[in-house]
Amino acid sequence: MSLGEPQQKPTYEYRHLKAAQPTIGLVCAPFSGGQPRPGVETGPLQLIESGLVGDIEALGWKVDFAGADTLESASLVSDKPDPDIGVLKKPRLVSKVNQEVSERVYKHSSNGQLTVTIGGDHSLAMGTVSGTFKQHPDAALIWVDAHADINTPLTTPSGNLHGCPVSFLMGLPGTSKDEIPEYAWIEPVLKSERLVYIGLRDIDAGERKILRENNIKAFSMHHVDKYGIGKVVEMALEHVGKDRPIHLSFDVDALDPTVAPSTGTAVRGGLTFREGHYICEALAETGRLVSLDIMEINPSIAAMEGDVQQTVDVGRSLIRCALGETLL
Ligand SMILES: NC(=[NH2+])NCCC[C@H](N)C(=O)O
Ligand SMILES: [Mn+2]
Ligand SMILES: [Mn+2]
Repeated sequence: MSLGEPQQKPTYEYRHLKAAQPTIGLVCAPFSGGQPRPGVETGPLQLIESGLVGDIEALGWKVDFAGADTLESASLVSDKPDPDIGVLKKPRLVSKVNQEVSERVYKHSSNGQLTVTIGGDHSLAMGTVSGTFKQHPDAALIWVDAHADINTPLTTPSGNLHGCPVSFLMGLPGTSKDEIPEYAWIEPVLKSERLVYIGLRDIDAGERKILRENNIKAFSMHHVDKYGIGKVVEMALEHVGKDRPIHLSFDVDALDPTVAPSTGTAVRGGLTFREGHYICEALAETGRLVSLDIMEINPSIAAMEGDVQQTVDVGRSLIRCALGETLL
C-alpha cells in the first residue's frame, strides 16, 4: 500500500468470512508440558478473564467457545508415567494433548470458522497447524517468534518439545512414524516453501542447519531492522504465494521483553509493540487468515508489577488486530 492510499477492506474469499455470521472458533489450551516453567497453562484463562470474548464480539464476530476448560487429555495422561524418549521430555503427554487440540481446531475449521487458539506453550502448534491444514491443505504458515522451534528429536539441546513443533509438521528426520510411533498421528502437512519466519534471533546450531538445508525463508530481527516491518511482511506474503489461506502462529516472545515480559524464554532485541501489531493487521487485511495461535504468555513470570497485565493486554490486542480491529 502506498502512502495515502485509502485502506481497502479485504476481499473475503474464505467461507468463514463470507458466512452470514462470521464466527471465531476459540480454543483454550491451558498446557505447559512442552517446556519446564510452570504457569504458562494459566495464560488462556487470564486472556478470557480480562475480556477477550467481548473484544472479539465487539468486532462483529460470533464466538463459538466451549469454555476455558482444561484439556481432557492432559488430565488423562499427566498422572501416568511418561519417561523421556531419547532426550524428549513428557513426550506422550505432549502428543496426546496436541492430538486433542488438532481435533478441536479441525472441527472449528471444517465448520467454516476462523480458529483462534490461546496457549499454553508453543508445542501446541503441532495440534493447531495439523487441525488447520487438514481443512486447508494448501495453507501457508507464518511463524512469528524469537525462536525457530524446528529442532528435531535428534537435534534438540533441551528436550523441550515447545522447541520442536515445526520439525514434526514438516516430517523432518527423527519425526517419522517408525522413529517415534507416539507421534504417528501427525501428518507431515507442511512443505518448506509454505513456511516463513519473522522475528528470529535465538536459533540453535542444529536449527540453523535445518533452515539452510531446507531453504526455509526466515526474516530475523536483522531483516526487520534492515527492511522495516512493512516490507518484511510484504516479502513474506509474496514468498508463500498471494492467495493461500494463512495460519499465523504467534509466540509472544517474538516481541521485545519490554513489550511482553511475562514469557518463559524471553530474548532481548525483539519486535516493538507496533511491529508485532502491524504483522497481525497486515494479515487481517489479506482476508485470508484462517487460523491464529497466541502462545507462551506465562502469568507466573513477572519481574515487575504490571508485567503480567501488560503481557496479557498485548496478547488481547494482537488478537483484535488479527481479527480486523483496524479494518472495521
Ligand atoms: N516456543 C519457544 N519459546 N521455544 C523456545 C525454544 C528454545 C530452544 N531452541 C529449545 O529448543 O529448547
Ligand atoms: Mn519463542
Ligand atoms: Mn515458539
